[in-house]
Amino acid sequence: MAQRIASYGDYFISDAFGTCHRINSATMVDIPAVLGHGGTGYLLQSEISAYSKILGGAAPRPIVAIVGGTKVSDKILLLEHIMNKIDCLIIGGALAFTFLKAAGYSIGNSFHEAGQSFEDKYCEEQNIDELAKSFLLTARSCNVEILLPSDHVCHTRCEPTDAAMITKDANVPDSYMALDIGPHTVAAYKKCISICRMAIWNGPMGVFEIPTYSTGSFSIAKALGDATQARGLMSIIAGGASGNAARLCGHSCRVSHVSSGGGASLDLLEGKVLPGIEILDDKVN
Ligand SMILES: Nc1ncnc2c1ncn2[C@@H]1O[C@H](COP(=O)(O)OP(=O)(O)OP(=O)(O)O)[C@@H](O)[C@H]1O
Ligand SMILES: O=C(O)[C@H](O)COP(=O)(O)O
Repeated sequence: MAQRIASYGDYFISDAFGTCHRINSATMVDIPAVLGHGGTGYLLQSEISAYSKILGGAAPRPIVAIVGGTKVSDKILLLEHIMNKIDCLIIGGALAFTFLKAAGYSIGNSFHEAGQSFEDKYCEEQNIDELAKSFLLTARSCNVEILLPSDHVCHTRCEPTDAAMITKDANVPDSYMALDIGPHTVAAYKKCISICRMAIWNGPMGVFEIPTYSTGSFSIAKALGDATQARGLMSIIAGGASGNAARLCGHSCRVSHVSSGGGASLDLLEGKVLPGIEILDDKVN
């Protein structure tokens, strides 16, 4: 396919930082390989120069990674690799339900990938439940503190309501779906952020596009903005949806960097060279 697409042009300019970590990408890696060259676009240049500043020196500890959103199988593999680079891991959004299920909680009709199998980037068959369980054990052995939601904002359908239900613990009742983190969870997550010196956030805490379920994500964005302004927290908001959530509530301009790529940023934090950048010949430093 790369051969065919490459035949339509003479130059390749890459501007998709968000997919630069994808190793099997025909667009990001194979087209410049076929053409024998590749250049960086403006967005990619600004991401590379922001990250060279942020990750150029020793990262200040403690570091918290805050992850949410929906891409469970994607994120779980990336997170395993940064275990020895972080001190705390805050999990929210739909991602939390695969882990809560693995830990024995009831999750009602919440979005999750539990019970599913998928192929990882090396084309090996992985079972998400096993992966979630072993992930929690790995975190414990690396002394990474894991924070999972202790309450949720729920409804029977993913739609606006004035009557959302807040659970009293981490269990989600049958026929309900959890659509945002609850108030106790927000307080615990803010407390964790308040003791860290670096924070990277990828993936919203709830369905922030619907105002009823936006409080969790907006509170995280505010906590990151406040800590950055007040005491110089090194803060990164990474990923299209998380960036949009921070922009919607007005805190995106108060953090150190808003990046267009969530997975790509986690890979950079791990210290990896991203395949979609490595293949280019005019990378900026
Ligand atoms: N509890 C939940 N149930 C269902 N969907 C959720 C839940 N929490 C978050 N989401 C959804 O997750 C989506 C974003 O997930 P994703 O993993 O794509 O985030 P991202 O990495 O920041 O975004 P992008 O892929 O755009 O870079 C949002 O549209 C949000 O509505
Ligand atoms: O590769 C992808 O799935 C997206 O374009 C980037 O998504 P992420 O920000 O969730 O990694």
